[in-house]
Amino acid sequence: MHNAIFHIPQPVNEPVLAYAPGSKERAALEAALKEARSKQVNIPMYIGSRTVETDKKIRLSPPHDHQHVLGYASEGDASHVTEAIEAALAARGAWAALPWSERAAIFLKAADLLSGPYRYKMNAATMLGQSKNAFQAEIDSACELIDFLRFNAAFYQEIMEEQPSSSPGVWNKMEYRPLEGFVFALTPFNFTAIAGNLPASAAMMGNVVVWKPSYTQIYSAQVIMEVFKAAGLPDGVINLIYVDGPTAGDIIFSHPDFAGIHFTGSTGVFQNIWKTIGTNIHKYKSYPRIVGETGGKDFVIAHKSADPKAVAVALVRGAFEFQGQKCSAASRAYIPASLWEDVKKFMLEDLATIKVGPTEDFSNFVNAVIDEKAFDKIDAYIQGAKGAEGVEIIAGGNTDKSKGYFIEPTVILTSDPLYKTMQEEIFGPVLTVYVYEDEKWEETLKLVDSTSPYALTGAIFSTDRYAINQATQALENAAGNFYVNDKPTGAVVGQQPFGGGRASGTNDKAGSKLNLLRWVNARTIKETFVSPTDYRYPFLG
Ligand SMILES: NC(=O)c1ccc[n+]([C@@H]2O[C@H](COP(=O)([O-])OP(=O)(O)OC[C@H]3O[C@@H](n4cnc5c(N)ncnc54)[C@H](O)[C@@H]3O)[C@@H](O)[C@H]2O)c1
Ligand SMILES: N[C@@H](CCC=O)C(=O)O
Repeated sequence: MHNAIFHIPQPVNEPVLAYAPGSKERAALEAALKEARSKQVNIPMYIGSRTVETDKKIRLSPPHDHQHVLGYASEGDASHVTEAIEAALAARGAWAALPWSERAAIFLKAADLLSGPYRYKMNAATMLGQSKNAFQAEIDSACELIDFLRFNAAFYQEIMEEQPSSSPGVWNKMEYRPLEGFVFALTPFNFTAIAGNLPASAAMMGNVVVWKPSYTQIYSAQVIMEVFKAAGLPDGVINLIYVDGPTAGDIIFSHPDFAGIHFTGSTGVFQNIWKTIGTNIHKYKSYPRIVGETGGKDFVIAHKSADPKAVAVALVRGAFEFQGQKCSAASRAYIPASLWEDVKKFMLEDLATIKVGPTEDFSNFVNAVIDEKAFDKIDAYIQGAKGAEGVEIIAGGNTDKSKGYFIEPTVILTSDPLYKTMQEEIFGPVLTVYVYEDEKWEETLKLVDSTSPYALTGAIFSTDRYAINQATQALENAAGNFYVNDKPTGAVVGQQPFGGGRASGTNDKAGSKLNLLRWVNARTIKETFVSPTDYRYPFLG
């Protein structure tokens, strides 16, 4: 019972720490890395009030040093999926009945724990487990996750305040109940913040969750769970299991209480999940909410009026930060012939200064790709480009997986705008450039719009306002996040709500009210103060 209407503290974006040599934060992060390196952790699953260990172990290693062992996680099987669903459903009553502001308080506390005492442990886990450099870890596992938690709490309040109007004699109310059942959070390897946000956002809205992260993100997922527990998240609200995807899917998508999926990952996996849910639709008590943010083939198009240096920097950062393993990464570029020599020169100059190596050496801008499967897939695209007609590798092209999964930032130049690396998501440090004739600007806009099935992010560079406006209109449906004179990566919670259309997902905009609305099931309540006592219309006398 609350005897007042509470307000969530006004969120502001978490400041990004710089980790400059000699800074306090640099020393703290280096100490956390050393500590993590010095031991092997044993990571259990979390099911209800239990931490569950099994004999089957998943080995966890830094992608940039795959012989080193950071620890082992216990792998579960079908029985653990069933137990996690049961634990979630058992926790549902008390969790859904807790006042919304109490639930929000838990996640606000988690944000403060991440901002303070857990920041370096969290970032070190992301640097080691996913091979993100200090800056990329800071903007992801510290700032973005903190922002998701704080901004979502504020959006929750806005939702609760949205109430219908009432005629005289009547009071209409809207109640935002959690979904009836449990939510499945199925999360990707590449963003610790996304892995934390997908279960947390649904849970904050009163839902109970079964969370299955990618195996290559388990090392930082464990720290997220530690933070949620330290913040007071009750047992059974989020159940964290390490089970292979199809095994988990078989049980979850056949369960009558399956109420929704919060997914981020590849398009193929999401489309299969959608099909399975469709096939099983008669089995569920309610229509499950399907929220999925998936792949991208993100573009940068420069107009002849663009600043070539700005274009080159956007390409280098947009394509190669975190080894191009961002759904938003610039992976196809369209440059006018009159600018190409300058853009190329600036890009090659920058690339010549980029160092590739482990994350513990802070001077490495590019680190390792996530695992051997990813390495082999990206390498195949690069080797394929080496012999292809009309295609030339103008930077990088070398790969080495002997110690870590290292791939040089690679730039492919093609005369075929439909060459496969212009169309397919590679998810690695590979950028393909197509140079167009300046006068073919309008045709090129059409090409950008129609080349790939995805529509996640895209950027236009120009100093000509007519051209900017023209591109913004022509590419209206080509990107859910559209950038003018900026790289297509690095969306900030509360500033650029994130998500794409077409094959890139349901565009429910992570870190916004739109997303949270998918996790509530509204009930309208009408109360009439003085009930009618006569059925007749006035003219019936
Ligand atoms: N649009 C976005 O906001 C966004 C953000 C991050 C990543 N992504 C996309 O995610 C992909 C990279 O992440 P990933 O490699 O972890 O994706 P993925 O699709 O391989 O895996 C995502 C999750 O699904 C699980 N999974 C895989 N196959 C499954 C199956 N058959 N049944 C059930 N579960 C299954 C995985 O174990 C993991 O937990 C890229 O395509 C990237 O574009 C999109
Ligand atoms: N939101 C991130 C991308 C997340 C996908 O991997 C960005 O805007 O760069």
